[in-house]
Amino acid sequence: MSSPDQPSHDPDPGHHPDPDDRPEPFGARLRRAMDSRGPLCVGIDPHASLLADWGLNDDVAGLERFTRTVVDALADRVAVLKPQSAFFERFGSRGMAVLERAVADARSAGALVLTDAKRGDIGSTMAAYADTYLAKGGPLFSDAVTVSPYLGFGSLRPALDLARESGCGVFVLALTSNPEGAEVQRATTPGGRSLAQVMLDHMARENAGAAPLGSVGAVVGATLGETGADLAINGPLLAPGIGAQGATPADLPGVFGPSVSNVVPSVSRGVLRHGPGPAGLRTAAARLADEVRAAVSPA
Ligand SMILES: O=C(O)c1cc(=O)[nH]c(=O)n1[C@@H]1O[C@H](COP(=O)(O)O)[C@@H](O)[C@H]1O
Repeated sequence: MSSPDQPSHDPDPGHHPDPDDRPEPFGARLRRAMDSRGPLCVGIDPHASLLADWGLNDDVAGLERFTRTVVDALADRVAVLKPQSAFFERFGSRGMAVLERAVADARSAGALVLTDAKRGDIGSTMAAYADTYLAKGGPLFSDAVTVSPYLGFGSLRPALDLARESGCGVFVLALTSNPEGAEVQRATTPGGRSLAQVMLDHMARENAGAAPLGSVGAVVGATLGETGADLAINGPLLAPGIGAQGATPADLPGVFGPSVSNVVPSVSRGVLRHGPGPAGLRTAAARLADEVRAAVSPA
């Protein structure tokens, strides 16, 4: 098994052609990348404060330089890169052009790209979002995208269907890492289940029968402690909140219990603050990957 301190021996673990010419499902591609590169996701979140720390201006040129540095340093070794769309949208169309390029370059370098856009709208509008991120040839065609189910899980149907057709994944917010999320996500439905559990149960149905891993993931914060939720959705569990939000890899078993083997811990500032040198970024990612491995490996 290689780790983020070395390039993966497989130059392109995420993108193997299927002999039948059908796209290989995202869940299978992700499992392979997790096995060969370790399960870490590094977020590309070009905060204005990070641009300043890196000696860059808070402008499109600074954004471009920051993003290219992260992609060049890490796309050949971490399983997943997660650009946060908000930090690119902030710069308008020129920022979005930087994001488009980063998504394409990171995918060519072998990382799976999860574009963090947290889209959620009525189904007919959702279909347009799906075209953006999940249609082959779409401007931000990514391996996966984050979505919010809180307009009703069924509103996500156009994204779920297009993702399946394109061999892509969809990561659905379930229990978010921020403290404010609980008032919505932990509210109980008339059936007595939490709203988050209702969403997780939908995800489990989407992933039923998939092997080795379904392509519909849940987002569950690493900051939450024991959730009380049933996280056995047969899909990946994206766990943001490690680093700047206070969680550590050692928290993962307590949050995820027996589902910890499906966890993709996600870290943005906790890695990015070790730039601008590529070596610092790589060392930080490698150290985190080691800590994750130690925390989630069976004793
Ligand atoms: O979907 C996400 O990635 C996400 C979900 C969540 O519950 N909490 C959360 O922090 N995130 C994102 O994960 C990143 C966290 O960044 P750091 O706190 O710097 O590691 C940000 O881009 C957030 O938008």
